Amino acid sequence: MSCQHDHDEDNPLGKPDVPAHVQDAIRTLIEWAGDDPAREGLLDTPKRVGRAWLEYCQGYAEDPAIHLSRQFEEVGGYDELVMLKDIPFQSHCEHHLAPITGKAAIAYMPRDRVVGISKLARVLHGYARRLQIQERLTAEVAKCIWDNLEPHGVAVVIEAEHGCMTGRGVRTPGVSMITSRLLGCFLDDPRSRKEVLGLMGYG
Ligand SMILES: Nc1nc2c(ncn2[C@@H]2O[C@H](COP(=O)(O)OP(=O)(O)OP(=O)(O)O)[C@@H](O)[C@H]2O)c(=O)[nH]1
Ligand SMILES: [Zn+2]
Repeated sequence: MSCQHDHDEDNPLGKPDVPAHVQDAIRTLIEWAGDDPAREGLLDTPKRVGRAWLEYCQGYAEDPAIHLSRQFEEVGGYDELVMLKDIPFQSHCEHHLAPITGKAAIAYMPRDRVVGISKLARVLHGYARRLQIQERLTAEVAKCIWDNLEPHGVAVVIEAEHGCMTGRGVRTPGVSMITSRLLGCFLDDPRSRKEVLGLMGYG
């Protein structure tokens, strides 16, 4: 398929280029779905879709561990758990490329170092902006914090709705999938586990 429909060649906003073969692939998909990629409203769609997928999959361009490299050793004697909850995120499932939309709760029990709290959300997005299954996303976020902060414990719980279950297939909206990964004290010590899950709202 040719690329004769390049309309925004001036690209005044400096948006990323979408290579011809990527645009061709998107035109093929549009055609296969039953529409005409040459009709007016779809002319720029291959470029938009290419750029949208660059954004959805931005995580491939980064190592999320980088967000945990700035650590603070002075924690003023604070030795209780630290948690960020209700962090909204979007990912895409590796089976259907459909959106996974949900929220995460991330907690850790510091040993002697903490990170800026926004960094936990950055780690989540770094792994979410890839093609994922929810189980792996949950495990990757937990492992990244465990490996880089070496805390006493890490707990990650993710609750999400899968577009591949709502807009297609079984077509069952309103269903959430819940996954968890508990490491260290949150796995081994029943009291810590109860506390963290309770604070997350799963007690
Ligand atoms: N465990 C897990 N399954 C997922 C996730 N995202 C999507 N799935 C499931 O992956 C499965 C893929 O099953 P297949 O039978 O290969 O694909 P399919 O024919 O499109 O399946 P249906 O969705 O049931 O129509 C489906 O059951 C999806 O619901 C995820 O993050 N974790
Ligand atoms: Zn899916």
